[in-house]
Amino acid sequence: MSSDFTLRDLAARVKERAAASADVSYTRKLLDKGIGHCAKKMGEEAVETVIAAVSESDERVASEAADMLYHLLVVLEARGIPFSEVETALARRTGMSGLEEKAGRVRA
Ligand SMILES: N=c1c2ncn([C@@H]3O[C@H](COP(=O)(O)OP(=O)(O)OP(=O)(O)O)[C@@H](O)[C@H]3O)c2ncn1[C@@H]1O[C@H](COP(=O)(O)O)[C@@H](O)[C@H]1O
Repeated sequence: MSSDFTLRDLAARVKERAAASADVSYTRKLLDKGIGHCAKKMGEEAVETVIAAVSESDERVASEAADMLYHLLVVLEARGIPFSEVETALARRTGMSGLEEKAGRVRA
């Protein structure tokens, strides 16, 4: 089964819910705890995705990946980084192999 719902839609939803009250929004609740907490939650979801990838069902991998992407978008929101910046970074890399992109990387 596929869906028309995109990551860009979810990023917009996260931004919208950041303006809600923490009583009704998990997103706002996370943001109120600060970037450290949001980043930690993202890390936990990343680890859960890794564990699912090596030892669990396809459905579990997809579900954990969805959690991880949501928490990544919350981290971007906490940092005030628009999702369009991530899209721009990805777009810049299309048409170039991952090896070329890696070779051209400048460390901050
Ligand atoms: N996509 C998600 C999404 N994915 C995962 N999660 C939540 O992320 C949490 C991660 O799982 P955990 O087991 O770590 O949860 P937990 O132990 O309850 O979390 P903590 O109490 O430790 O924070 C769960 O509570 C999930 O419900 C999400 N919460 C929200 N969204 C999206 O964000 C939108 C806005 O949500 P609200 O801000 O709550 O309105 C929703 O409509 C969804 O589209």
